[in-house]
Amino acid sequence: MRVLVVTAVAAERDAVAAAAGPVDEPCDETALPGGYALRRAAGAPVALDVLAAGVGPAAAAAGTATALTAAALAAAPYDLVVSAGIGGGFTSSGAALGSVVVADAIVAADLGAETPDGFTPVTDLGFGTVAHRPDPALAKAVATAAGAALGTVVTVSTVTGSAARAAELAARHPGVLAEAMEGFGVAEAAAAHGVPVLEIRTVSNAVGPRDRAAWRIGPALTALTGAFRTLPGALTAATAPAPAPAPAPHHP
Ligand SMILES: O=C(O)c1cccc(C(=O)CC[C@H]2O[C@@H](n3cnc4c(=O)[nH]cnc43)[C@H](O)[C@@H]2O)c1
Repeated sequence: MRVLVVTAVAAERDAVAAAAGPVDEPCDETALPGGYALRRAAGAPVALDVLAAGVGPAAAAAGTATALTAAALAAAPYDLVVSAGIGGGFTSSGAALGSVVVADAIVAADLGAETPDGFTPVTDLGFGTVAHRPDPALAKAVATAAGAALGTVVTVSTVTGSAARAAELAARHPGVLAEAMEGFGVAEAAAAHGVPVLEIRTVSNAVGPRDRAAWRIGPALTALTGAFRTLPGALTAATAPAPAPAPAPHHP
């Protein structure tokens, strides 16, 4: 099974790659058209390629689509795409610092129009998509293996910086667990290629009033490595063919 993992920055990419082996072990680096670097952990039943595509949904979509196209043209298509990295946690739903979140919905939270009545998603204007829903059984299996919470992860182009905005997002997306900047872009590219998608985030900060000094990036990156150590086993179990039914007893 070939899995493409898309992060925003190199520190996240390296945290994911570290799950495949010791960090001081040499890793293959492949430059994709567009100049993005992939690190491969090949040869295992679940082979991960990890790409740092840049911050924000547009960079994420461009990098993901480029990698998926290159793989398809090389006759080695991916079976799954995972958007991964650190993210903000909604304290209202209990997403604690250092915890792991797996998305059951990947939602574009600011793709729409401002109206006198508030925010209107593009779908209410009659076009586009604002949500991708990963395969529920797969998302649940991956979350269980990682000890993660399962719920909505919103994608924003502007990091939330106030309690008012955090409350508005939580009201519009009941039960939302985390906020990040790439998941929806990755999911759009995966959908265009007909490849399943997941999003895995580890919480580095609380969504709300901006306090960069309070971000706990190190523990979140360590948690990201831990989550990806559990991914191959979860994928292998979740995608294994169901055992054949026992043959009916033969009565002469
Ligand atoms: O400064 C560092 O060492 C460092 C190491 C790893 C990652 C970073 C980032 O700043 C990554 C930006 C990335 O993180 C996501 N993120 C994290 N918290 C939030 C949030 O509260 N709201 C939205 N996005 C968040 C996001 O996906 C960014 O791409 C720095």
